[in-house]
Amino acid sequence: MKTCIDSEIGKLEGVVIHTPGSEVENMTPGYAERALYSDILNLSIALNEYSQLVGVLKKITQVFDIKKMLAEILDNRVVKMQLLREICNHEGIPGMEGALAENDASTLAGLLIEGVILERNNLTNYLSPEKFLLRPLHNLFFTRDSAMGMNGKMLIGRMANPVRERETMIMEAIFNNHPAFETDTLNPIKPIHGIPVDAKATLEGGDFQVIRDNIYVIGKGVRTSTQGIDFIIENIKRQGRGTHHIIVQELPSVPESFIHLDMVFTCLDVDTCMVYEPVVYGLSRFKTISIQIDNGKVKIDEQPNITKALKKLGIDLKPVVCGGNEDPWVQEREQWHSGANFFAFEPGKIIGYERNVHTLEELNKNGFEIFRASDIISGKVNTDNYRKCVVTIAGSELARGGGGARCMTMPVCRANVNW
Ligand SMILES: NC(=O)NCCC[C@H](N)C(=O)O
Repeated sequence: MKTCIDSEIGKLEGVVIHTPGSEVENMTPGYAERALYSDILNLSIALNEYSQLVGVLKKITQVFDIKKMLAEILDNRVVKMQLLREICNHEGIPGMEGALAENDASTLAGLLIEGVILERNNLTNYLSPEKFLLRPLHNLFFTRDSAMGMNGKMLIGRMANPVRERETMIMEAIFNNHPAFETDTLNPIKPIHGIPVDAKATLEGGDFQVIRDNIYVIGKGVRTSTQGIDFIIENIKRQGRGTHHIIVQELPSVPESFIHLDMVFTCLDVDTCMVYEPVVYGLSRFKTISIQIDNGKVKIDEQPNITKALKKLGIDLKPVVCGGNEDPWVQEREQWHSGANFFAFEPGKIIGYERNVHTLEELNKNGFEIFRASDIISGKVNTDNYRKCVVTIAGSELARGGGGARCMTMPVCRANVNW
């Protein structure tokens, strides 16, 4: 499949997911914060909820599974040794690649995701407070963040936290080597010759949205830095073709539910978006900056907010308010549990958590029919028969990991949108 992401809403043709495994339970409460969770999770409940998401995705598109694809590329010895060397050097255990390589491909894929226990075979290891030599990838099921489709390329993330860095190495290896994909990767740690990258450059997929082929909205906050966005600008400048626009939305640094742009703003349809009102329109004034790149020349100015900035570019989105218009407490409660984090699988057809009832009611008032995942999976409801709908999945446990439906999906190809 050729990767092709020119919008947030075009009909989904392929999506990358990861079914949570033991890595989500491999932590104690004391480690939850370092693992970037708001709480410790129960895997069996999380899996039950997750099966609703995957069940729906399988009904509507081609689904690619990271663990399976990783095992497949690890069957190639050159790819295996290259990836292991990169991981071991990066994680401060150079020389361990030989021992790890002795595992068969599928066991090794499991170890790289679920973690490798530290053997207490010398004094340093015996006294170490760490349980793992290679730590589990607790957040891999949030596939959105470690790589992102940018038109015909896959942009590899540069994670703000070390606990997620191995995810980017795995994704780059998959996109570069798995026969299922035809793409070019763009990686801030391996920039194209001549493109400067600041050491402070960070970039995560939750902050990155392709609105139209030449319009991007990017969140700038605790996960994506100005230097990370400058890397994107430099790459666009280098392409030198036509005019591109980047709208940058500053995000609050606390609480952790504002980590990414997609926790406060997601696109739902050609004319509708979901917003967490206090951050996107509130008086607190988190800046919205518009950047125009025109044949290599960069022009920057400030805009009142994302939707006004998009309107100037010919995209007129009506905001639906997360939590509804009535009560700021309700808005805050639902935003906390990913109430603004919707994943569009077609224009006007979206997936989100069923727990955020006020947000769903607001969507319903705006013409979205509401269906349970189970009705889609069983075939009782066919979304083709509706112009606008929201498919709801359970999310009591998954939401504690800190994300919703958009965070758990990495689209690799979408059809063109009829704007
Ligand atoms: N796009 C997203 O907002 N992803 C959610 C990531 C949650 C994960 N626990 C993290 O903090 O990175």
